Amino acid sequence: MGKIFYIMGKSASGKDRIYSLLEDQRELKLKTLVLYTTRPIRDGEENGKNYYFVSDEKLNEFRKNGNVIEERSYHTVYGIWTYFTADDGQVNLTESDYLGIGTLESFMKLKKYYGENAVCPVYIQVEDGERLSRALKREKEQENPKYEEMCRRFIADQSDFSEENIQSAGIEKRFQNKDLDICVKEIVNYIKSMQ
Ligand SMILES: Nc1ncnc2c1ncn2[C@@H]1O[C@H](COP(=O)(O)OP(=O)(O)OP(=O)(O)O)[C@@H](O)[C@H]1O
Repeated sequence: MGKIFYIMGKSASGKDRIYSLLEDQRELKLKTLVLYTTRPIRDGEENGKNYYFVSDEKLNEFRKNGNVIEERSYHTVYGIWTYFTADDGQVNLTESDYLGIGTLESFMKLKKYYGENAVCPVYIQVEDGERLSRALKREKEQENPKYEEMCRRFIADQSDFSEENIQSAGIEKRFQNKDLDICVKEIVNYIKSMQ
């Protein structure tokens, strides 16, 4: 039976970078579980790669058809942004393993939907000061930096990813993203050990 390797971590912990590097590891034969979001696309992002960028109308259509596995909405300084996982026929666990990104809450909902053993957590950790520096650097490189939103997420993450929440999600293993290459190597070894 296939597994969904599910990357989680606070903002700017390196989830997107790690996801791309794992996608490049052909020997793992991972297909991607692409999330949906109603947030605007950022510079350098590609529709259908990290997310499917959709309108609120499209989200409502998925809801109406009962195809939303999990969804979370954030009241950002730019309005409400919803991120969601849809059962749109992407996942076939009799055929493949998958790579996904999400939150602790979505991880728990996916476990409920696909089965406890089908979803394996890959929790990424970075020291807070370093993570904030990376977030600021990334934001500065954007055409329209959203500093207020960056700060809101940094603060929200402290409670969303509290030690209590990490433990109650059943996450035992953590991957430190200090050196990206070393971190990816450790995750590759973990995935291989679970396949
Ligand atoms: N080990 C590392 N050393 C230095 N910079 C890194 C490292 N890993 C990632 N970065 C950089 O840190 C920034 C944040 O990484 P990334 O966008 O992948 O994080 P994320 O967890 O997906 O963030 P978000 O949840 O906010 O979208 C990026 O600019 C990325 O290139």
